[in-house]
Amino acid sequence: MGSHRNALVAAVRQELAEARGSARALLAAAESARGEAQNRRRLVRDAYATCLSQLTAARESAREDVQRRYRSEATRLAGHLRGLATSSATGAAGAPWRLWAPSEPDPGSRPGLLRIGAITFEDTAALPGLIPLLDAVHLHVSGTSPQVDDLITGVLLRALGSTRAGDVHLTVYDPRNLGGTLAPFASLNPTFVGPGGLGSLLDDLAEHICRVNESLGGQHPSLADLAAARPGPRPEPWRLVVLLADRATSVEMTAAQRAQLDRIVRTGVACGVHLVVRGLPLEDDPTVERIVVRDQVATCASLGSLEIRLDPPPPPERIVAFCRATAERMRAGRDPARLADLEPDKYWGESALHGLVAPIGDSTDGTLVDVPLGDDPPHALIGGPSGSGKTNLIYTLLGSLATRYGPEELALYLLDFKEGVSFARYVPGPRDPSWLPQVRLAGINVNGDREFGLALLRHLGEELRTRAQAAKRHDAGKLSELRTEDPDGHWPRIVAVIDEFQVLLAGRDAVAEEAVGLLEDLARRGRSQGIHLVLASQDVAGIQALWGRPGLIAQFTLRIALPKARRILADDNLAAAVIPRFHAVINTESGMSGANRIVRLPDAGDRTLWRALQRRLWRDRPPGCAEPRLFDGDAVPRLPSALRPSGRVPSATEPVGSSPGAVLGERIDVAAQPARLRLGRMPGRNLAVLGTRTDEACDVLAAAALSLAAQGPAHFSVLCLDPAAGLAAARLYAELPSADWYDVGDARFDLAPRDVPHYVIGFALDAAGDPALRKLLAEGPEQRIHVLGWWRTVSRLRDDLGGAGTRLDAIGAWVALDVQGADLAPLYPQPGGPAWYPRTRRALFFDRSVHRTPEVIIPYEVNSDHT
Ligand SMILES: Nc1ncnc2c1ncn2[C@@H]1O[C@H](COP(=O)(O)OP(=O)(O)OP(=O)(O)O)[C@@H](O)[C@H]1O
Repeated sequence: MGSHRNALVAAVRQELAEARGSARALLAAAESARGEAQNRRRLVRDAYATCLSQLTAARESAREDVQRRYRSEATRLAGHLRGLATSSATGAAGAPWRLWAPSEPDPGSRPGLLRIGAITFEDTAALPGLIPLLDAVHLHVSGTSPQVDDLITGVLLRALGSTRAGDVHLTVYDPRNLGGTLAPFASLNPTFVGPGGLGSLLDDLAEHICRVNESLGGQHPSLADLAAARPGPRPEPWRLVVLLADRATSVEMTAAQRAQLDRIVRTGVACGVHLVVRGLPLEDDPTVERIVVRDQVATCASLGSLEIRLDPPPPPERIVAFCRATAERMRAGRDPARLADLEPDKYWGESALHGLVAPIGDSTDGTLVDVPLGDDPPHALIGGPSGSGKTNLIYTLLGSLATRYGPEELALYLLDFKEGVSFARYVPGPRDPSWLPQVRLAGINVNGDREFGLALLRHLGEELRTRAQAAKRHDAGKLSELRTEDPDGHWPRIVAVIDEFQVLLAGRDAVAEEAVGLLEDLARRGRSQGIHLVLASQDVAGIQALWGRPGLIAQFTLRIALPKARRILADDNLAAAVIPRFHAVINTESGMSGANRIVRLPDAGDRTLWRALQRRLWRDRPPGCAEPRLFDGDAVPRLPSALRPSGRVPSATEPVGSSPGAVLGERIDVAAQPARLRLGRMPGRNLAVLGTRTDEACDVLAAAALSLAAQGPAHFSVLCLDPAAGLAAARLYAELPSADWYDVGDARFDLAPRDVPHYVIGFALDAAGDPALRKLLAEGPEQRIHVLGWWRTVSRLRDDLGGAGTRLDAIGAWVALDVQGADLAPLYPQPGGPAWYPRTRRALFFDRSVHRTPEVIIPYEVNSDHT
């Protein structure tokens, strides 16, 4: 029993031990699993923490990046906006009050925006707060007063100050203060409408809108388009109507008035009528801009939720001063058009096929006044006393023509007989290389050189002949037909302007006679060949002289008379006597009364403005457009280097032309050619330079000798018998390739012939007193020995040739300096000698074998020490 119990106990013990053992094993396994789980949890927690911190860092950097990009984008956009805003509200439309001044709008530009304050957006610099008005919207302003009235005051001043005087007409309806709210504008004389006047004001405005609409005739979408399309002042001023309504206005407004107001809102802007309203509701319309003011801040419909911090109102004294000055200018009349107002929309866009048309100013109603040149009228006569503005008028006409017609269409020849350089601006100068591309020739300081006027007329005469021949070939009657028949030809219209033309015609000499003949021919036939003359004069007697030639004056059907001009218009036409300063009468019917147009002339004198325009035209010149020829009567031409011996000395074996030409000076002609004396192997082929002006005599001899030396092998004997000519003679001797030198001690004239031409260059030959000289002069040329000598007087030359009564046949050519015409009689085929009044740096050249009448030349400067 006992053992059974024991065995039972042992078995239980055994089982218990086993159970304990497996429980322990289970516990150990559970504990290890727990340790492992704890480990894993720690790892996950660590990884999570790492992830979290990485995410935070990434989010932080992304946020910073976004912020940085946002800030730079916002700054860039704000800069952009500021630029746009600044260009949309320039000058008086946008300047801060302390810098404010009225500003003139650019011609043809449309009104911009007006500044009322500033927009501060985040931390970018403030942007100007701008609103539209003229040609854009009506304004409806509501909110706290007096800020609303201050805002309206500022807007009005900006609108008035950024338009031309007279372009905005102001109407004020202010029943409560009887106009006092806008009192500083009083001197502009706005239309003040009192209490009870609203109905008739609205009726007037509606009627005005109807009238403008009718006058537009449906051709233009709006008055704004019409104004922008035309240069010059607006056809109709803007009507700016300020309605400062009080409570009674709204209450008392009738249904008809309400309807009228609504109509004005809908149709006003297109017709230049703008309402600026406070205290009265306006119906919704795309042309109504609503501004709500709260203290110093405004919001307006076009800017959404952006707030504008309002500018303070403009100081009243500034408004008063501006309005006074503007009223003063309006009393003086509209400003005349400026030179820039005459410019076309597009340079060189016009064809001269049927003629030239160019505005030269405006009339008092602001319309531009044209000057036509073509088949009718073909030529113009301009007159006015000194200082009346002829030069200015010519500048204006040329500027207006030159911007419309390119060099293919127009060629200009300009000559000014006044003392002065008025046409110098059109040719290259030391400070400005540009020239007006249409100018072919300009003459300045030509008052002493009527011959140059003659040369110009001769040149135009040639052109006339060329055109007439071409027209004949193409069976064309006039320029337009020639151009159509010969589309590849270069046939621009030619306009020749001659200021103070009467100088050319003064005197009863050969120059005047030939000039009048040429003028008559050009005036008569130039019409059909596209050659147009514009003659200007201050001199009544000169113009009178033209009237003595009815055939000539009758062609000048276009007359332009400046104030106090006489004899330009018909005798019974007194318009020129009554027009004010800087005005002109344009008359295309030979000055008949009844055909006058009065024009106000712009000021065209500003050189800087002109230069800027000319440079633009010059840069656009077509390839191959040649520089104009400038004739400056005050300039002394230099002997061209091609006429001097240079480099290789011609050898004796080289052929010499049968009659080499000695160059004596520059001819007064359009091409500036050298005047040559042919020295052939014939009796009399010698030259006498006559007069006491040593420098010029030396220059003539030196130019002759050097140019001969440049042409081929030749030998020279340089004789200097007057120390005053010593330096010039020595320089010549040094430059000549083959020469002997003689002076007072050893001068000799018994020269043997050589195998090359031999030129005896004699300075002060009258001092020689050697009978051998007479023989040399008589017999030398046939042996190719020619004397080119300087005698100080004609009588001394005559003594050298045999005394009084001797024929001077040995002197076939002469150049006279300061010798009176009568003294030249012995050397001249016609009795009494040539008409010659000596003048500095001019010489009279006569070559018996080629000239019928002598020719004026300009002695070249050979060495430049004395200028
Ligand atoms: N339309 C104008 N507006 C403003 N100033 C002008 C106008 N026309 C001329 N003037 C000025 O008047 C002055 C005289 O003008 P201009 O030299 O053109 O006269 P002119 O008749 O050619 O005189 P003169 O024959 O004595 O040379 C100049 O100072 C010029 O600038």
